[in-house]
Amino acid sequence: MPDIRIGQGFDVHAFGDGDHLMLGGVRVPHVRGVLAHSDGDVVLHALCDAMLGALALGDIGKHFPPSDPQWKGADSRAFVRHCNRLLAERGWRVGNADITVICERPKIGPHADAMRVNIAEDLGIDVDAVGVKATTSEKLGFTGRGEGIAAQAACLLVRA
Ligand SMILES: Nc1ccn([C@@H]2O[C@H](COP(=O)(O)O)[C@@H](O)[C@H]2O)c(=O)n1
Ligand SMILES: C[C@@]1(CO)OP(=O)(O)OP(=O)(O)OC[C@H]1O
Repeated sequence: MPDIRIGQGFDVHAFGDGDHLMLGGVRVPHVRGVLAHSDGDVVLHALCDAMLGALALGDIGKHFPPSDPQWKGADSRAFVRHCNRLLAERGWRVGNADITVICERPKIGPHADAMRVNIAEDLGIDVDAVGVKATTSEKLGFTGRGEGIAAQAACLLVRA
């Protein structure tokens, strides 16, 4: 068994009615909300899939099925903490994680450090080991048309 593992994740949510988005556990004011079973936090969902994928443990929908009413409106930080426990039980921890949010609006930059703090806290790692950044898609595609928001994540696991 190698001493490092790599994982990647991707998530999308369509915009819907609402006045804020939950992103990296931060309440970001916006002219839309998202359609989702949980709080619809694409940043944390992509991160969970990266963590699970690194150990081939399936995906977020396997661990927190959208058909299960207990996850309705759920705080996605609880998903991250659960995934982190699964890694710890197997002798792994996140070495570093890097996340990219893709949307035209809202601007992510002003909120990125608060997201990094939340994620580092939930993973029990240094904030310098968590990157959160953003890009538009130059007005192309569903994000460019302002129909939704996407995030991708990568993480490296190291032996705990
Ligand atoms: N939702 C977003 C999108 C982008 N940013 C920041 O703007 C920079 C330029 O974005 P481009 O897509 O034009 O390359 C990007 O590097 C981010 O710093 C943002 O904060 N929120
Ligand atoms: C997070 C879960 C929880 O039921 O539901 P959603 O909030 O709809 O989010 P999605 O990214 O579609 O992942 C599936 C589910 O695990």
